[in-house]
Amino acid sequence: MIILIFQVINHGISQTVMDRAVEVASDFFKLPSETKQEFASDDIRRPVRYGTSSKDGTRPSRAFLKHYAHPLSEWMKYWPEQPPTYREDMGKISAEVRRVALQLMEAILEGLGLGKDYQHEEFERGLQLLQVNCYPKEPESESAIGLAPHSDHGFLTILLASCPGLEVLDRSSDTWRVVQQPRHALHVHVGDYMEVLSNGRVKTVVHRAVLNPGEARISMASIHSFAMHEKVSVAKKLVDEQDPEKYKESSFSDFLDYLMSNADKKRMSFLESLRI
Ligand SMILES: O=C(O)CCC(=O)C(=O)O
Ligand SMILES: [Fe+2]
Repeated sequence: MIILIFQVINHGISQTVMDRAVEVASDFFKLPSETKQEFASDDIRRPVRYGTSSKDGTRPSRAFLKHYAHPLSEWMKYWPEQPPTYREDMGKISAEVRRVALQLMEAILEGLGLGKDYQHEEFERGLQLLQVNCYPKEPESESAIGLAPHSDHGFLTILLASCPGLEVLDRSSDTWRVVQQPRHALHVHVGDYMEVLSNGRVKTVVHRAVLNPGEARISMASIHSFAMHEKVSVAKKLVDEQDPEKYKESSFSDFLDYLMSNADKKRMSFLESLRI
């Protein structure tokens, strides 16, 4: 079993681009509620979506803004126009992070023995979903979860955060490990589609976010997968008699359908629903 959680430092993204993205995200969440509510929707197929979640039903534990980021020319027109530099600053970081994601993907595919150009076209025209999160400072004497345990649906998630708060599940000891987030580092982990493509050799990473006692926290998760209707399936080279195909094929659109049909049940994760 391969665990893929790591951090990249020599990624070539300037500190200014990273800082501006975090800053503009933080400024977005400081906007008046009415401005943010314009983006509020329960329709998960909307190109931009704002929302908040709360653990105790009163105090929000997380606010989020989700939108697509690739191709930029197609999606940027839906992005917030406030703060005034939102589109420019988020556009820059999105394009840079995507470049890093494609490079990492090639290395991972090579490591799996599939060759770096495996499904190259599909990755090139793949989706990039940006999930921008804002967590309040942890209330005194109360340790609190900002985002419940989950795995991401895509192949690869690249995460940038203003301070620590991310924890990943260590499957061998069933304990949560705190992820250090040095200033210039990008945190990388794999999602459900990497487990599918690798026929289970690589495991999806279960993670959560806890509130930081010292300060409010901004995180930006960039999730990379294939285009909306492109099916992700097990790589045939990784299937043989000992290792039969373990997952059904599915697309991002199937994932959205699953979320909608399963909105209040949440008994089974999407990945579990794909197991053969
Ligand atoms: O805020 C974090 O550290 C994690 C965010 C995350 O897991 C997500 O947006 O999917
Ligand atoms: Fe996540």
